[in-house]
Amino acid sequence: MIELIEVGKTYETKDGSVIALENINLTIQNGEIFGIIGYSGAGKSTLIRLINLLERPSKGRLIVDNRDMLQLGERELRDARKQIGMIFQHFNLLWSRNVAQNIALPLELAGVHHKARDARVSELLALVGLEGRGKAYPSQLSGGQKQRVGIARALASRPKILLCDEATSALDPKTTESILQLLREINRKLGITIVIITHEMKVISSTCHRVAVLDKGIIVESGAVSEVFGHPKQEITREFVGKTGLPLEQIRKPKHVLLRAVFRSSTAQRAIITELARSEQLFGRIVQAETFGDDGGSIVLETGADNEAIQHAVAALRAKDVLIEVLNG
Ligand SMILES: Nc1ncnc2c1ncn2[C@@H]1O[C@H](COP(=O)(O)OP(=O)(O)OP(=O)(O)O)[C@@H](O)[C@H]1O
Repeated sequence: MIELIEVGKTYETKDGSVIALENINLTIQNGEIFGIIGYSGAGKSTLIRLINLLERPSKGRLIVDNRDMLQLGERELRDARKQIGMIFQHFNLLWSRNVAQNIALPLELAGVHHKARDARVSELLALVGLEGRGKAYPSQLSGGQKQRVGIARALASRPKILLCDEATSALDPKTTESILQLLREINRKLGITIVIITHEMKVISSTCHRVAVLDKGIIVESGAVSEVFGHPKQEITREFVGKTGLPLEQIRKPKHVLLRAVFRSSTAQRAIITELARSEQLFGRIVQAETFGDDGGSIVLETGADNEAIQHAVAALRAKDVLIEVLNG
């Protein structure tokens, strides 16, 4: 069970404080598919990133499976995070690795023996409907297939919770439905709790058991999907119902470049961040961080730096033997 108790998040920026979330109270039961819907800027990303502590709340408590996440030491937190997988809008795959190698990455960094790894990868390929595609590279796959690889990779360490951050927003309607169908199957077969954030009503209505409507950092309505959308109490919920099927999010954030770096120790992780910050003023926010094994892991950084600066920093890090890739741009 995931419990957020009076959780708030305020970002301090050079232009002042930004209140992203205010007094969130939310309980997500084991085994359910829970949706969080809201317009751009409502606080959806912040909320889902609080669940695996990619963001730390400014106030309140977070309890996951009876563990008070904000009280955990570093090692306990790493263990707790292994129970939480995450998938993303832009898939976050390593382009230089084939499908099987992408899926195996968390296992490899956790030190799982190659035979056990191969066996697990075969199981996962079958689970996500990609049998026989293990040797393909991400560039040879469709968007839907890339997201299937993302799902397989997120499930490699057998997490109990899967967080989906706008996981179908880059896909066409037919592919969206096939990925949602896969998520429903995974939830049914494996009993995994799934949390979906989206701005698309149809994602919620076809897939989620319960939903929370988020507006300007506040949950304005929540409950069973049929209840919330069948008898909407708030104007914003009525808007979502009225516009079923339409992409509501008109205003997107400016495009930023995403860089993914894989590291084998926390010292290497610090070196990567320091290098990015120091050498080229690339400093950006960490949009994803995963830990694998004791000390290894990967981070995805979002940066608004120009192309030349990015290429320069990437070359500098590669010279230091850091596995780093530009994910978009
Ligand atoms: N790292 C940050 N620093 C400062 N402000 C932030 C940061 N991240 C988010 N915000 C602000 O917090 C608010 C909520 O943002 P958040 O990204 O959580 O919303 P969202 O509903 O996911 O929207 P979107 O779909 O556009 O990402 C916004 O006002 C946003 O500008």
